[in-house]
Amino acid sequence: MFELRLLCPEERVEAVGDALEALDALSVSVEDADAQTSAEQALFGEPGMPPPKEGWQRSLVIALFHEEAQAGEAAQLLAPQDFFADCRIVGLQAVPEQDWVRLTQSQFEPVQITPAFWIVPSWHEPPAGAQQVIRLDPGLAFGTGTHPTTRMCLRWIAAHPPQGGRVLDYGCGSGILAIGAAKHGAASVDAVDIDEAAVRSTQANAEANGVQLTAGLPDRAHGRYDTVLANILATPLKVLAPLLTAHVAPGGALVLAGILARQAGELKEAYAPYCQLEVSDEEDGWILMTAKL
Ligand SMILES: C[S@@+](CC[C@H](N)C(=O)[O-])C[C@H]1O[C@@H](n2cnc3c(N)ncnc32)[C@H](O)[C@@H]1O
Repeated sequence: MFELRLLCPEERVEAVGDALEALDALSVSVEDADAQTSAEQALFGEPGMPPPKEGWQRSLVIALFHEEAQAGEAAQLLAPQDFFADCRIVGLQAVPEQDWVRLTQSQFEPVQITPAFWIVPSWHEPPAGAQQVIRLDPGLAFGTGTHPTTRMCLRWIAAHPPQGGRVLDYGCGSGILAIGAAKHGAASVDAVDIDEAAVRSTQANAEANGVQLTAGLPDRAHGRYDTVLANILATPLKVLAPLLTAHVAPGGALVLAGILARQAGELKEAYAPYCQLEVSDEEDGWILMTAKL
């Protein structure tokens, strides 16, 4: 493999990236050329949302090619283009052989929810003292336990085990909350998502964890549940207020995440006709809001 490295201003990143893909690059990635320096720029979006910009003020665009000749040709073809005006080629080099699987795996360590409750990738042994373990590998669906919103929901489940209850995980992603609820004694768990890939991922992860649940599109949710968990984002959570609260049994619990601390007021207001939401946990600027119905 060979990589072609280009330095581009933010406004050229999209055009240069499209051109590299048209020139048969196997992949194109973009990094902050000033990363790890005092000029580094933070650039991130809310989970599930696209980042607010295509690139950084000074972006390092890296294109991967099978052959050195393809990378060289791409460099020659790009250089005279108008859209390449403020860009320059900063390198063309062979990519050293790496054990990519091991490299990726090394980035995912077991995640502690409580001293007894852990999320553990399949290539790790559970830590000593782990009594409840969810085995989960990173995949396409959101929910590996590394995001604060997921961790807060799992902490809540550990502190309020849904023993013998009926649980709904609305926006299940990888199914991590549904599996966590099943492992904490729920009698039955329904997990739903608008994304079919998430539904498939939930089914596969439930099987790998030896737990029984029903996964499907949102219309699979039916009736009342003792616990309704929804880690989505503030805007859909506000729209879903009548639907989610209608699924909570009298005396049941509603647990909402995906909410930034500054959004607490608007969520309370949206849910006020149905229940009284309270902030019950906070981590890294994200909050968990819960209510008893
Ligand atoms: C932030 S992820 C949460 C995943 C997992 N429950 C967790 O806590 O890590 C949000 C999930 O909600 C799903 N989602 C977004 N809007 C939805 C909606 N209106 N109805 C159902 N699911 C939705 C997304 O497809 C995504 O899988």
